[in-house]
Amino acid sequence: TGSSRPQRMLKAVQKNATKGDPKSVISAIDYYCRHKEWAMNVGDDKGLILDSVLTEVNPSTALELGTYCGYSSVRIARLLSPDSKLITIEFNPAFAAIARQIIAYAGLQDKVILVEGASGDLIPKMKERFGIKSFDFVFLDHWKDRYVPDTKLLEDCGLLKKGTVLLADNVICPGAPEYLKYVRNNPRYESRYYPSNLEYTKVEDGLEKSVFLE
Ligand SMILES: O=C(NCc1cccc(CNc2ccc3[nH]ncc3c2)c1)c1cc(-c2ccc(F)cc2)cc(O)c1O
Ligand SMILES: [Mg+2]
Repeated sequence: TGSSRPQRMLKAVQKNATKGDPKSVISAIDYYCRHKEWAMNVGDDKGLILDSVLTEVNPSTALELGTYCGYSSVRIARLLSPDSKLITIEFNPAFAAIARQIIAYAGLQDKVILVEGASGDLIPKMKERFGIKSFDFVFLDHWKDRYVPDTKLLEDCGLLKKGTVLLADNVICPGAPEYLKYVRNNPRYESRYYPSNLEYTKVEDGLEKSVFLE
């Protein structure tokens, strides 16, 4: 049978990017997805917002829900200080297999811990498995109907601390209306919407940044 979209994305990285150069991996994926074949990476436009929030937070421990092919893992990990870590959770084994290779091609495998499984199962195990006390930064980019239950789970597991920043992709397209209601009407969060567009298109989308206050 033929190749998959993630496999073709990996080939484009191996062909057009320089090994060990995260910037060239990001550019190769953006070029491929803009000119050859769309894919659900956070992309270059929303990626600039992700970069600026990350630079502001400078997290020691970051969590990503929804690795896909590792594009945002590379964007996040390239900006982490030495000794800082990104834990990224991916449910789909085929996506995880490609993501590992793209993260390794960028030379960032020592900063990224990719865990296969469902967020709902893995979040309660974060403390015991990875010695995480709390996260400084969380990027939500997995199934949109999991944003609210997983945010509540992070709260209940004591994995959020005063100042933890949650950044959620796709709050307009495909949309996460319950999540917006949850964080915007909640005294424990200070939320702000960053307008942008759906990756590689002119369709409106954006990121919601929510700071945990308690
Ligand atoms: O739906 C989206 N992404 C999530 C997603 C989607 C599929 C599979 C997975 C499997 N990975 C997975 C699942 C559950 C999980 N639990 N814990 C980890 C974990 C990991 C994840 C998405 C869609 C569009 C989009 C599509 C079409 C369109 F027209 C406009 C926009 C744009 C995006 O930027 C998107 O992010
Ligand atoms: Mg997304």
